[in-house]
Amino acid sequence: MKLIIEKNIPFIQGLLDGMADVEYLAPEDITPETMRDADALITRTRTRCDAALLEGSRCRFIATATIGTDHIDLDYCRARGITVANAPGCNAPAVAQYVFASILAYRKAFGLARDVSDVDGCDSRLSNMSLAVVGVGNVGSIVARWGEGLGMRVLRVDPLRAMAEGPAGFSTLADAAREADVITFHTPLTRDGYCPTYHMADAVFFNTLERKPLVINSARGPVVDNAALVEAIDGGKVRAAAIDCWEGEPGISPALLERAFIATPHIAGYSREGKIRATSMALDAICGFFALPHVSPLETVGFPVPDHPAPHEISASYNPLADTAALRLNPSAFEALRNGYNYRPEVR
Ligand SMILES: NC(=O)c1ccc[n+]([C@@H]2O[C@H](COP(=O)([O-])OP(=O)(O)OC[C@H]3O[C@@H](n4cnc5c(N)ncnc54)[C@H](O)[C@@H]3O)[C@@H](O)[C@H]2O)c1
Ligand SMILES: O=C(O)[C@H](O)[C@H](O)COP(=O)(O)O
Repeated sequence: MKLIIEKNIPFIQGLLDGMADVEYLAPEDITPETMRDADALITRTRTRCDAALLEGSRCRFIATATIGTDHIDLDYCRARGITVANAPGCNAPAVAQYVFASILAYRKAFGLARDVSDVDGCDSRLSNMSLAVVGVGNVGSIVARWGEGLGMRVLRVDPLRAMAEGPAGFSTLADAAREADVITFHTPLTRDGYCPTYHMADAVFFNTLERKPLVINSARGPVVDNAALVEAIDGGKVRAAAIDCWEGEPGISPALLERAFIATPHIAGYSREGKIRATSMALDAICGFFALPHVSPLETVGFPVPDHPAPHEISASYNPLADTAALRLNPSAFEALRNGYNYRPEVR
């Protein structure tokens, strides 16, 4: 069996080498030619897995060591009998850490702490703020729980869940626009079906904002219309933006980079634990599919998610302004900053 593994996936080197003919390739080397005689691929978000890559390949199985699957043409894979596995929830606690570290940094920088003793944003709850969580799945559920634990008024916006579970407990995007001080996106990127998310935050949405919120996008770049966000910041509808996922990344908008309060190179999920879980889930999936002896990363981690870590623990665990400074200094190093990232520990 020939297996291609994207070479920037950590904690996987060598583990499958005795069981398959393994090639570790950079994303740009995962091509129709290298895939032609491959039976399986373990990938990240940087390889588009579609007909252009897979037509004529004998690939039967793809594992992506990521939560997102928008880089994979799932319909095509289904039609071709290619099984796809992802890593649900693997790095969700890291994204929650990113979101709250961003909110705390914003609150401090914009003078929104409640009183003088609170100016470092570290010793008080966030009970003077309302938080809209758009997309309440693996990531959004943790974000909503931590928000409530920190005293915020939380609006859960998830029309798909509201349709399946009933509207009680859910708000609408219009409610969020009216009432939220912070709006954070945690949806997949979808272009069709019920409530597609492509450009769900567009000029029309930004014009309805009433509370000059902080807008956070750590979901997928095109969920937010980046040009419209620049205009909304310039026009005073949005007070600040924290952007981890960008339209067109790695070739990101210089205008948005200049204006974003926090600007990071798609590393919200880059915790050490998240990467170990992602690799572990990909290994479980491929070993299960091909009935190989089970292997795991040398280091293992569980899934402990604190109920609501204290603000000072969150701020001490991660400083998004340091990642922002690095990206601003060298925006063309977007991909290099990701590939060389020093995976941070999750907050406990
Ligand atoms: N920046 C990063 O490093 C990073 C890390 C992890 C995940 N992500 C991304 O974050 C997003 C969320 O991940 P997840 O694991 O929570 O996904 P998930 O599938 O568990 O949850 C997504 C939720 O979004 C909801 N949703 C779908 N369309 C919606 C709409 N129009 N409006 C509101 N809600 C909608 C779904 O019903 C679901 O509950 C994904 O896009 C994922 O790729 C980014
Ligand atoms: O979908 C995900 O899990 C995240 O966006 C993830 O952090 C992306 O990981 P990468 O493709 O860079 O390994």
